[in-house]
Amino acid sequence: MSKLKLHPSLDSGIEPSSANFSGGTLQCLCPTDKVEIRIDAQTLHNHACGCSKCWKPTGAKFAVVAVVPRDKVSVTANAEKLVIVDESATIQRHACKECHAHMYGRIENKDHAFYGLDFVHTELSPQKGWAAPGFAAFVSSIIETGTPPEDMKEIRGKLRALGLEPYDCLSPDLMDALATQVAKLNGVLASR
Ligand SMILES: N[C@@H](CCC(=O)N[C@@H](CS)C(=O)NCC(=O)O)C(=O)O
Ligand SMILES: [Zn+2]
Ligand SMILES: [Zn+2]
Repeated sequence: MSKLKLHPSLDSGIEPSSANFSGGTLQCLCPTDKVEIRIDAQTLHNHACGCSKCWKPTGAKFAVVAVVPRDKVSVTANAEKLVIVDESATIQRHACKECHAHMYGRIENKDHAFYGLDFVHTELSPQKGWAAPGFAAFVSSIIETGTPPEDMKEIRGKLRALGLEPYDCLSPDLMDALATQVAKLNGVLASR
């Protein structure tokens, strides 16, 4: 049996989504005075992300990150502990400055295809029933943070065995959405 760990919520079997699930809370990892976020909706497009910018729990090779409309996200406790990890990034990741967990990521550029959607890690929630991950993105990027390239075949095999098709950027649907937005901004595709 391989000892390769992907992420705690993948390694022990993926929890299924619950029908009619309508949201819950996220809590940071601090033992006290936790930052708390309320999400008033089910999440969408949950996926594993291997990029170096998304927050991964200790020892994990991948992040697991979903989106939810930004108007469904509110900070309900200890907001003063939140800091933006990288102000210059497209996704402004708001993290707890003490435990470093990313609580929500927000796109402020109104021209971006994903404007209006916040990025969240539902493993930080005590509730069960959030959208299950459906694919793996930025898989080759885990090499950038130290995964030996020779492990990639096994890692892609593990992801496929979990039903998570591995992509080296986003899934085709999401890449099409990004490109469609660029085509509209360039004027080569009519805005609908
Ligand atoms: N290979 C790069 C990829 C980074 C990347 O492009 N991440 C994607 C997926 S989260 C993205 O949309 N980033 C925008 C951002 O981080 O603001 C890395 O690992 O750092
Ligand atoms: Zn914290
Ligand atoms: Zn990422």
